[in-house]
Amino acid sequence: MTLLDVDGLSVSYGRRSGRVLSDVSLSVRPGEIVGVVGETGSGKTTLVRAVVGLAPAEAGRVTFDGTEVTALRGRRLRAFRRAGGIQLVFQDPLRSLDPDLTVAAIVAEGLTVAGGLTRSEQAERVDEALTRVGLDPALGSRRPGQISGGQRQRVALARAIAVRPKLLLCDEPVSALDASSRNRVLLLLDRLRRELGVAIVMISHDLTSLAGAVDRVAVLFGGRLVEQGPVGEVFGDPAHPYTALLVASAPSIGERPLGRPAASLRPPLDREPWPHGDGCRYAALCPFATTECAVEPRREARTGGRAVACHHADTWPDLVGRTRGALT
Ligand SMILES: Nc1ncnc2c1ncn2[C@@H]1O[C@H](COP(=O)(O)OP(=O)(O)OP(=O)(O)O)[C@@H](O)[C@H]1O
Repeated sequence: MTLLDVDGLSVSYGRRSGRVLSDVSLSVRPGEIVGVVGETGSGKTTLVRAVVGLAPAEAGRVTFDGTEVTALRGRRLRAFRRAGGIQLVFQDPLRSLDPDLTVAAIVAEGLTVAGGLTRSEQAERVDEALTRVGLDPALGSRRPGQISGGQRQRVALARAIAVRPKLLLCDEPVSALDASSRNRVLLLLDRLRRELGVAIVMISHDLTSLAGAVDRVAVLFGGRLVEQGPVGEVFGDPAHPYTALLVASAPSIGERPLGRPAASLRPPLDREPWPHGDGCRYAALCPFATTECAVEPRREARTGGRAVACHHADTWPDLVGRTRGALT
């Protein structure tokens, strides 16, 4: 069963920005953690915004739990958001949490918006949410400036789960944290999905955080998904040259057996400038690109749970002298 289905989604903020997302397809099942990785400006936040109807879909569809979000407008869209089935969690809780409110009032925000609970029921749900994220409900009387960064991120999560959502969209949830708080929050996300059955989409530019935390991963480059699949397979045996470069540049994911793998995945310095076309966004940077890459992007080819959008997925590994699977 699919909880969230993003199908051929394209987003543009207007003529000047061009297409920020092109033909993105991604699905998330209940209780699953899916990572979206990509460099700055690749469209990660836009994807999250489009899922809740905050960024304009130029083409394609987003369906959540049977509701086509991209078809909702005005009052129906606001009602969908108020119902709270999808909750957003941002990178920097100090900026996303109102500094003047107490922690308890912050955690109650979504409950107030959704309505339907008495004050004492609300207070009970706030205490329950704080306990679930590992915070003492006594912290409820403090303000965001009076607790630590790790605690603030837990408060943001408590606020999100208090309304009992089916999906959490976490935009760089651990990037602002030190290594030990980061691990604790990642473990907490895993516990929440097991205990509550909530699905999580986790956006990050950091492969290391995603590697141990997600079930599946999707790799974005220039607004297109270049590859997706089970995280062990995608990071262990990248099928797209861009994923391979990301993996090779993230030393903590494992020792590379290729000598200087990152260098072998970059185009030679003397290569002619690549012509601009409608093709693969990575072609200009790809040492394996041919004319067809520049002209027409390869649509994602699927085998089992994996998908890759590269004309040369089967041949480029030979060119760097490895067989598929050598990066594991
Ligand atoms: N409201 C907007 N209006 C116009 N352009 C926008 C808007 N929001 C984002 N963009 C542009 O869309 C592109 C993708 O931005 P987005 O924030 O989705 O990327 P990102 O991968 O999340 O980046 P980062 O990791 O830096 O947050 C960027 O070129 C950005 O300048």
